[in-house]
Amino acid sequence: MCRASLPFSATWKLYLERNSRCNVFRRIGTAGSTWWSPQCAAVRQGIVDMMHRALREPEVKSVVICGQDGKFCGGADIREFGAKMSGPPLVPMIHMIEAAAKPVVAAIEGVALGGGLELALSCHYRIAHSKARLGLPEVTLGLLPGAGGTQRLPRLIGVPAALELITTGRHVTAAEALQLGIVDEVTDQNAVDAAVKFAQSVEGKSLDARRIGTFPCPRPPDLDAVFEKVMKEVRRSARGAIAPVTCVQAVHAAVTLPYAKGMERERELFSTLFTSGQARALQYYFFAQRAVSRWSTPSGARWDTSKPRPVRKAAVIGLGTMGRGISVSLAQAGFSVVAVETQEKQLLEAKQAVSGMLERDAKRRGAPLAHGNIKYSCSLKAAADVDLVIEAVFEDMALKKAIFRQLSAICKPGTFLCSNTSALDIDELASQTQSPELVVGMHFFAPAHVMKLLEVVYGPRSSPEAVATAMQMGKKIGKVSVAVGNCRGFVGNRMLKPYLEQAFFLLEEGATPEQVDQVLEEFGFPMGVFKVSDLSGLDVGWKVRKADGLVVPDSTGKSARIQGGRRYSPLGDLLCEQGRFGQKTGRGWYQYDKPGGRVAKSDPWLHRFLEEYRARHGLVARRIDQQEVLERCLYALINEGFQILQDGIAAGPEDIDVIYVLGYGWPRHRGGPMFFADMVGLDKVLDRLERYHQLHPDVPGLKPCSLLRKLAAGGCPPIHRWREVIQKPHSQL
Ligand SMILES: CCCCCCCCCCCCC[C@H](O)CC(=O)SCCNC(=O)CCNC(=O)[C@H](O)C(C)(C)COP(=O)(O)OP(=O)(O)OC[C@H]1O[C@@H](n2cnc3c(N)ncnc32)[C@H](O)[C@@H]1OP(=O)(O)O
Repeated sequence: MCRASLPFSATWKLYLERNSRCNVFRRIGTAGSTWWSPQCAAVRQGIVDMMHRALREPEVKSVVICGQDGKFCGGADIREFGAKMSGPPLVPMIHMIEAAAKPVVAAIEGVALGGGLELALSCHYRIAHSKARLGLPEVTLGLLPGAGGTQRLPRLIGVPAALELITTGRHVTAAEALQLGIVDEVTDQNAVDAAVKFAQSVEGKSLDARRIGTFPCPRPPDLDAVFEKVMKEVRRSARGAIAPVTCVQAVHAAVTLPYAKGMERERELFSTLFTSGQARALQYYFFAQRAVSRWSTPSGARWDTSKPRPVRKAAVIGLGTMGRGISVSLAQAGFSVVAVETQEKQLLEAKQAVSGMLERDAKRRGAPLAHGNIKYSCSLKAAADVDLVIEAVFEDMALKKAIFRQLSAICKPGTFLCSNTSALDIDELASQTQSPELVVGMHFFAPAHVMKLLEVVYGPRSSPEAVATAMQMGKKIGKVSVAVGNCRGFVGNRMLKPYLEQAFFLLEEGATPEQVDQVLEEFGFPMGVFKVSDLSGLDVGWKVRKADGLVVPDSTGKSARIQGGRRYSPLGDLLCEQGRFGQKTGRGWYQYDKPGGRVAKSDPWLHRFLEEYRARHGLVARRIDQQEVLERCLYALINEGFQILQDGIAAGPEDIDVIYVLGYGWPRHRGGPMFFADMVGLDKVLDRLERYHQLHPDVPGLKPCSLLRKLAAGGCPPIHRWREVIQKPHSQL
C-alpha cells in the first residue's frame, strides 16, 4: 500500500511503504532494512494513483519521491519475475512521471539500483544522500535495465560512461554519481528534507530541459569505433555471457534510434534475456550466494541456533604466500593480528611483503593503512592471548599436528584453532589438542586477500560455536563462507580430482592439452584445466600422489596405468620427472618463454611425448569430439558433487555452486555445476555417465552416484527441491 502524506508546504512526499503483498519488502524487512520494489504491483499502483492525485490537485506544486526508512529502491523483485505480473506496468509509470507538468524530485537514500535508479531517472531532479549507492546491476542478473535505463543513462551522462556502468553493473557512490551527472545534489543531511527544499525552489520553472527522454543522445564522433572497441572488450571479458553484449546493443539503440524506437528495442532485447537460461542461472546464483550463510550440519547445528563468539585478536601461523594474504585480510577488516613465522629470514621478507600489500591496497581504495594492526613474532608463544588462530604452514600433516599440539598448550582456554588446509583431515588435527571442539578448517583460496571464497570445514567434533565463529569471521573479512564437512579435499578439491583425472585420460586416448583447454574455455572457464595446472604447479599434485603411494612403476618397469584396480594416468608424474613443473620452470603442459613466463604456447615436445607414451602403452589415439571432452570432464565433476550431497559434506547444491563459481572459475552465467546439471536435465546427465562408465568400467568416477539415480527416478525435480530428497533419504518427493 502506498500513501502520500498531506501537502507539505504544497510539496507532496510520496512515501513508498511497506506492503505485505510485496515479498521483497517483507524479506528485507525481516533482515532489518527496508526496501520496496517497483515490480511490486501494489507499490506501482500506489505511485500511479498518487501521481494522478498530485497532478490533479491545484494546491500541489511539486512532488518528492522517497523510500521508507532510509532506502530508496533496490530495483525489481526478481522472485516476482517467474510469476504472472499484475498491476500497472513499470515503463508507462515511468513515462507518466517524466511527462508530469509539476516537478518531481527523487530523494535517494540507501540504494537506487536497477529499476530503482530507472525510476529516479524518470524524475526531473535527483538529490542523493552522501552515503547512497547507485547503479544498474541488471547485467549481473543476466538482464539489462528494462525500464528505460539503457536509453536515459547515455542521454544523461554520455555513451562511454553509461556503457561502462551498464555493462559492468558497478555501483557508484553519491559523490561519483554527482561527478558523472547522475544526481543534481548530494547532501550529508536528511535527503528527503533536502529534496523537499529543492522541489520548492524549482516550483513553477520550466521542465522542458529536465525530461531525459527528450534529450538528444550525445553521439561520439567516432561512434562506430567506440562501439566496436567496447563490444570487443565486452565479448572478451564476458566469456560467453550474453547480457553484457545485449546491454551494448541496447545502448547502441539509444544513439542510433529516436527515443520511442530505442525504448521498443530495449524491450525487445530485455525479452530475449528475460527468458534465457543465463538469466535463470545468474538469478539462481544471486540467491545461492545468500543461501550459503544459512548453514547447517548433518548433526543438526544451524546458523540460527549457533552463536558465534566475538573475536578481537587473531594469530596467523606461517607467513608463506597464504599466511601473508590471510594476515592482510584480517588487518584490513580491523582485527588485531599476531603474525608468526619461526624462520627469521622468512619473517623479515613476510613483513615487507605484507606491508607492501597493505600499502598498495590502501592506495587503491583510498583507505587508511592497516599496518598498526599487525604485530610480528618468530615465536608461537605470541599467540598465547589471541581469541582465534589460523595456522597456515605447508600442507604437511606431521608439521601441522606438531603445531596444533603446541598451540593447544600455549593458547588461553577457549581459543579457536583453525587450519588453512586444502585437503587434510581436520579431525586428525583436532585429536592433537585438548579441546577438539574448538578446531575447524578455514580453507582460503590463493591469493587469500583477493579471492572471495572461504570453505569453513567442520570435523565430527567441531562445536556449533566454532563453526559459527569461523563463518562470522569469514563474513567480517569480506569472504563468502561456505560450511562443509570433513573429507579428503572437502568440496572444491574433492570434485576437482575426477575432473582432472578425465582430462588426463582424454590425453591418453588421443586429445591434446590445447584441445581440452579450448573446449573448457569455450564453456566459460577463464583457463582450461592444463593451463591452470601449469599456473599452480604440477609438482603440487605430484607430491600428494607420491605420498599416496600412487607413483610406482608396474612389473614391466613402465609407470603403472592401473592402481588398486582403477585406471590411473601417470602423465603428470612423468612430466614432473622431466622437471616440467609448469610456469615456474618455463615448461609443463605448455611451454613458456622463460621460467615464470605467463603466456602458454603449444609445445611440440609435449605432443611427441604423448605419442611415445601412447605407443609405449599400446594405446591407439582416436579423434575425440568437443562434446565428449566437455561431458567427461564436467559430468565426472558433477557426479562427485552428487556424492558429496549424498554424503552430507555439503548441505545443498547452492553450497557446491558457490564454491565452484568463486573458487574454481566456473562461469557464473552457468550457475555452478549442480545448477548446470539441472539445466541439462538429470536424466540426460545420468544417461551419459552410464554410457561413459560402460566404456570405462575401471573408472569409478564415471559410475553414476545413487543420489543422481534417485533424483532422476523421482522425475528430475528442480534444484530447489533436491534438499527434500537429500534430507529425507526415503523421500520420493
Ligand atoms: C517474456 C517477456 C517478458 C518481458 C517483460 C517486459 C517487462 C518490462 C519491464 C522490465 C522492468 C525491468 C526493471 C529493472 O530494469 C530490472 C531490475 O530492477 S532487476 C533488479 C536490480 N537490482 C539488483 O540487482 C539489486 C540486488 N540486490 C542487492 O544488491 C542487495 O540485496 C541490496 C538491495 C543492496 C540490499 O543488500 P543487503 O542489505 O546486504 O541485503 P541482502 O543482499 O542480503 O538482501 C536481503 C534479502 O533481499 C533479497 N533481495 C535483494 N534484492 C532482491 C531482488 N532484486 N529481488 C528479490 N529479492 C531480493 C535477498 O535475496 C535477501 O533475501 P534472502 O535471499 O536472504 O532470503
